[in-house]
Amino acid sequence: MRYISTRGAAPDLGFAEAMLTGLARDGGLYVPAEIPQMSTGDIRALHGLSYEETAFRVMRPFVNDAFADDVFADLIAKAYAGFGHDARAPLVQLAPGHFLLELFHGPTLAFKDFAMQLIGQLFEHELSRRGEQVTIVGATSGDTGSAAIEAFAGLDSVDVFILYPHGRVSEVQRRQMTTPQAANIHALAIDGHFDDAQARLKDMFNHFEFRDRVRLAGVNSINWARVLAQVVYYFTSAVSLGAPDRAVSFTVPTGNFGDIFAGYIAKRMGLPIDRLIVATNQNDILHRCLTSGAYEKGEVVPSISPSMDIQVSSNFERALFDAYGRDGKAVAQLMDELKAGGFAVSQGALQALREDFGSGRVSEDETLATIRQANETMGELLCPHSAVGVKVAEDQRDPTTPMITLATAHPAKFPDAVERATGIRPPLPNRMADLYDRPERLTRVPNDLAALETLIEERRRT
Ligand SMILES: Cc1ncc(COP(=O)(O)O)c(C=O)c1O
Ligand SMILES: N[C@@H](CCOP(=O)(O)O)C(=O)O
Repeated sequence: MRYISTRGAAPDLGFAEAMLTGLARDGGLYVPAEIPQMSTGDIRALHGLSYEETAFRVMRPFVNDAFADDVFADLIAKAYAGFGHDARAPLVQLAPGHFLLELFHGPTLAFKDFAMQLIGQLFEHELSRRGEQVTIVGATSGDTGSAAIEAFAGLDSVDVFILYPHGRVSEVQRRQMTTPQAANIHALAIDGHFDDAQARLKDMFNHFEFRDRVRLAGVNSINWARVLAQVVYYFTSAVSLGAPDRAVSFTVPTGNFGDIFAGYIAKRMGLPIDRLIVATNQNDILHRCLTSGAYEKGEVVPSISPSMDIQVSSNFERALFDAYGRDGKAVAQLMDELKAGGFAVSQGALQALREDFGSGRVSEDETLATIRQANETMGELLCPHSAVGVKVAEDQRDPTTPMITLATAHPAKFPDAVERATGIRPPLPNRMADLYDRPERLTRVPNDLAALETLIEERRRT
């Protein structure tokens, strides 16, 4: 399997190289040159398998010979061993025909653990095999950063710098990033919002002298391996509801478009998915684009679902690449226009996008009302991101097809919003009950590329 850039002007790479490279050198994102297919027989054969066995079968064709079968199976087993639920991603029924896929049983209580725990294993194995070291820089609105820190803390082969928007993440998220004491971990609070952090990260990748000198690597969903690991739970959940003999739909709380893009890949592989619905908060660039065709940057507005306070949605570029018939030049042109504020999606591409994706937007009041109602009627405490998904799913679902809404974080990560809606302050799991007592370690940084690069060069050990 080879990986090609969405902008068509970077060398194609194998799986391991694409994973360690992060952003393509033409500024694009790596995608598989072709999508492996799973037949109905292959999908039916997933019935009764463990999460890990399904993960192996779904991901194997994308990984090819980068890892031997026994090694890959072993790394998958290690990745999910620390999850707090035997099913890893359990499905609970919310209402007749509406199910919640709980993706928050990993070590940092958000869906990011599914990919990050695995790529932590893959990076460590591959880097020690090569005798190489890398500098990981990540941009986070809260969950990617804590998951990356958990997955990479203490590893000799990596230094990790996480940029998070100062004052715009929940206290639990911040403490998950600032309390680990490992010498290879650096939490950097940037003056700005998530889009600033993500833009500076991409600037670093596009500054080749710096990138090559520090051997820059990325663990945001820029990294194809992140998206791939997230494809798996679309299969496990759909199969448990009767796929391939019954189609299902998904509603996905969306910010950077990585999670829902994983669902799109599952569909392209042959999983019978009827609708993939993007659910956004008031930072609704994706909903506006799918509705009107105009992809136009707005101001990032802080919300009670802060992990989705994103206006420039990185992985949308991967969807555009397919919608434009895999024309890298056309995508590069759109991304140039985005620098100036936005672009209009062509009619043909918009139609292609709408064939796969629906969308909805949820206000702050609706989010709070959904958390309240889910607690009162179903006894389910939702985090605000999951509530955005549940609201859109309830508004748009077709009663003849089961709907699965992705519950992307544990309610205890966002206790203020949950308490405001329900009067209940969800407790942290026992293993992190002392999170509020642990000492914090962070550095305030300006939204300035040169200053960030200098700090990273000074602090890295690798
Ligand atoms: C809790 C939570 N829900 C939803 C999202 C949206 O996921 P994605 O960026 O993959 O669209 C994120 C992060 O982006 C998140 O942290
Ligand atoms: N919500 C994310 C934003 C970064 O998304 P990623 O999937 O590209 O890593 C976060 O929690 O940081």
